[in-house]
Amino acid sequence: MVEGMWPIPVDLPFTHSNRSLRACSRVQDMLKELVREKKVKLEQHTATPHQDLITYLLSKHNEENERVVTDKEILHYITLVMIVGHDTSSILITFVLRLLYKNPAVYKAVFLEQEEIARSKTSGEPLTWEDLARMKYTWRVAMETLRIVPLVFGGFRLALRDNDYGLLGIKHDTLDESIFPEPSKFDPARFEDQNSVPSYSFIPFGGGPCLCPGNDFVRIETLVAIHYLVTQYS
Ligand code: HEM
Repeated sequence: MVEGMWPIPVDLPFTHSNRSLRACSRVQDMLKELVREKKVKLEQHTATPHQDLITYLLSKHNEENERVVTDKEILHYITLVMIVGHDTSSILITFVLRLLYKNPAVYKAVFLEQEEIARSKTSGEPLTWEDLARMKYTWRVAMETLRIVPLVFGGFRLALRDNDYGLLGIKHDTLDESIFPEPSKFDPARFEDQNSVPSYSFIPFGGGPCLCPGNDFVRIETLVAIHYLVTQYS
């Protein structure tokens, strides 16, 4: 399904688009059934509105007691979350590992930071929020990885007001030398001082009202994964 997101949308047999459309229709059928099951459970009061995303969206009502989010919108939203919730963080973690392998000095600094945290825990004790807050260098490594390898390399927006362009295009270049000296160098230290990066010149998670809602979750996933990978494997 994901393979067909970027090719030219021509529905011809044996093309990415064609395979993608068929896969998409199978996924939509599965999701429709899932939404139907959740609706029944909600009506029978065997589910609570906050137990999962679909049930939450189904249970949103306005003052006239009408559903706020339609079934079609729920299907689109869940499909979106399934793709952006998985492929993004798994790719980020993969590239962090690749860049650590290629930059032994950075790997050593990450290892020392994570080792210190691991030493402060008893065997099997889980990581806490405080531990994650201490992983500052590791998060800079993740940020630098997102600068070198922007995962979400574009987005589409329709201009709200009439202007010269029907489609709004805003360029932001993570390899701009005036903002990131020696841009091709992998250097997590450039994120030590957040003020050195002008606002909106590096927006891996977007910004404004459409800011990626998964960005805090990505931070947790990435830091926890890197912690266990560098402390338990060499
Ligand atoms: C490294 C990982 C990730 C990156 C770099 C990333 C980046 C982005 C970007 C750039 C946008 C568009 C923001 C905009 O339109 O201005 C976005 C939207 C979104 N992201 Fe993420 N994301 C990541 C992981 C996740 C995860 C793990 C989830 C869910 C668990 C998620 C859920 C979403 C959703 C639902 C939207 C659409 C928000 C909307 O249109 O209002 N993302 N993300």
